[in-house]
Amino acid sequence: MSEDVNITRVLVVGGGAAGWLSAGSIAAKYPQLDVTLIEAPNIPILGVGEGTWPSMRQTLQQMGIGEYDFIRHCHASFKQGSSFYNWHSQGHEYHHPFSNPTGHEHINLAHIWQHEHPKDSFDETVCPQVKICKQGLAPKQKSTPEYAGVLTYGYHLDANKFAEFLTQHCVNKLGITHIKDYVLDVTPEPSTNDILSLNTAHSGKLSADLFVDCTGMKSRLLGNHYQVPIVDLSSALPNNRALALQLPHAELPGNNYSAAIHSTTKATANSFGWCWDIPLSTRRGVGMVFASDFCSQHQALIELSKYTNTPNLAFDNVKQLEFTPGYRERFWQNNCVAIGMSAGFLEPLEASALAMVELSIRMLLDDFPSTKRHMSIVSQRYNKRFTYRWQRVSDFIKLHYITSKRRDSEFWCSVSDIASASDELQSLMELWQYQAPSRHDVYENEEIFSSLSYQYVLYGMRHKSDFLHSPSESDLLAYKQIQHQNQTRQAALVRGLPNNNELLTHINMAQMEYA
Ligand SMILES: Cc1cc2nc3c(=O)[nH]c(=O)nc-3n(C[C@H](O)[C@H](O)[C@H](O)COP(=O)(O)OP(=O)(O)OC[C@H]3O[C@@H](n4cnc5c(N)ncnc54)[C@H](O)[C@@H]3O)c2cc1C
Repeated sequence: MSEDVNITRVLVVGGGAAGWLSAGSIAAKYPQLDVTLIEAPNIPILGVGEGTWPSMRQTLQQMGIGEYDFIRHCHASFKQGSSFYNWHSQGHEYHHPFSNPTGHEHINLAHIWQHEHPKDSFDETVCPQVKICKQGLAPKQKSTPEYAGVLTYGYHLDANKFAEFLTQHCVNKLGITHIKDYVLDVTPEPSTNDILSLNTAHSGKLSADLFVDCTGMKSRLLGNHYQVPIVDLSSALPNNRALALQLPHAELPGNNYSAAIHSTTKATANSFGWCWDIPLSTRRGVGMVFASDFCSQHQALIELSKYTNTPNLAFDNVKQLEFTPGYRERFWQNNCVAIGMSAGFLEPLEASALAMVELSIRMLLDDFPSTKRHMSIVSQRYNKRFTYRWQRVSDFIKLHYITSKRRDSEFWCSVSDIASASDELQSLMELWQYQAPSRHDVYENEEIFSSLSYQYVLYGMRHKSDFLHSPSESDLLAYKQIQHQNQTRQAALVRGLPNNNELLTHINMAQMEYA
């Protein structure tokens, strides 16, 4: 047996959100490790990706970051879920709040909702958070401690400011060595094919025991050096282009700075794709996602200009992005693990990319290999788990399309075709003809989208399940009690929660008093 090597040096390549979150989380949990991050000064970070999940609260807290510091520096606002417009058909809307439906542990809410209130929206009937968002209220009070919430929330943030903020924290507070240089190529260890060192433009050879590839879509180590191919999901999810734009609040119709900053990411479908709309405390991030097979760049610009009510919008005003929808066949090869865009990317609907980064980091931290031999076991588990997770993300995004009744363009006719969904999703759709999505449909305890998320989308998109029997009397009674609790809670929340703007102003003003 060859001599084993302890893992003591970690080299993260890439200084986008994935790189800094990985480096910072490793350094915070394992201060005994020597953590270095190298990023190319001439390759900018992606600079989009502005909606997070609630998990980001735990990630930041574990890195020792103060919530209000983060909110102030990253111009962040609160995100309480996603809102979908025109997805089922023009004029239709539904919501996927972060909070679970009240009482879902006790009864099958979807069944009773369909029996009792088929005309009311599912999300508003089962979850008080939707009304809170509609009323422009924050998910917590001024006195609620940092990272705690009255309701579940994540963030909207400025991606460039986030990377700058994480850099400062990781270097100054966590002692991470930061090198600005370009990785030219890789020196492998001939007998094992592990990476021995990276050759850089100006800093010579950098060696380590574990390499974390966070080089974005370039996937410099996993894709380029190890040649691990992408599992291309274009046939199910053809969107592969985006145009992104930043706008002051006042430039969007019906909004000005004093109006409430809404606390959901808005996703609005049009004939050629969909537009995202993310409000920060200082501006909006807006963009159009589309498929090059069905929509030209020019048409996408027209759609974005219509959405933003900006008649003279030109290519000079927008960032043009291209991606291949898919994930790598393996994520961890030898002593190199890819996290972030280098591991894969699917269109930003439901904002799963940073959540996948966080899940990757969590598994890396929990299973952190102590030696090279240990690494080969850990990497196999990691690859299996993340292949499953990417498949689930893909199915969940696809659900938004196959439940749509839009047929107003070639794009919608193609993307809504159930035949283009995975076998797994097609079987689930069969099951959901007669029953609601349930915990039996998902296999992991840390499932990326729970069956409750599936319910929000499925019934938000007006799906009808032909349940085989009527709800029992006892379930109907329990449901009435839950409804009553919901109404009481909602009234209390409306009375007790501040306006979103008011809370953000309070947090941002606190800095000025402090300065
Ligand atoms: C249109 C769009 C919208 C999105 N919206 C969301 C969203 O709402 N929510 C969400 O969670 N995610 C979203 N994402 C994804 C999100 O943007 C990314 O997950 C996030 O930015 C992390 O990117 P990254 O760090 O992997 O890569 P990048 O930001 O691209 O960083 C790559 C880094 O690698 C470095 N690098 C590259 N090559 C080398 C080299 N040879 N040597 C040294 N360094 C190198 C670069 O300098 C850079 O620092 C979106 C993505 C797109 C395309």
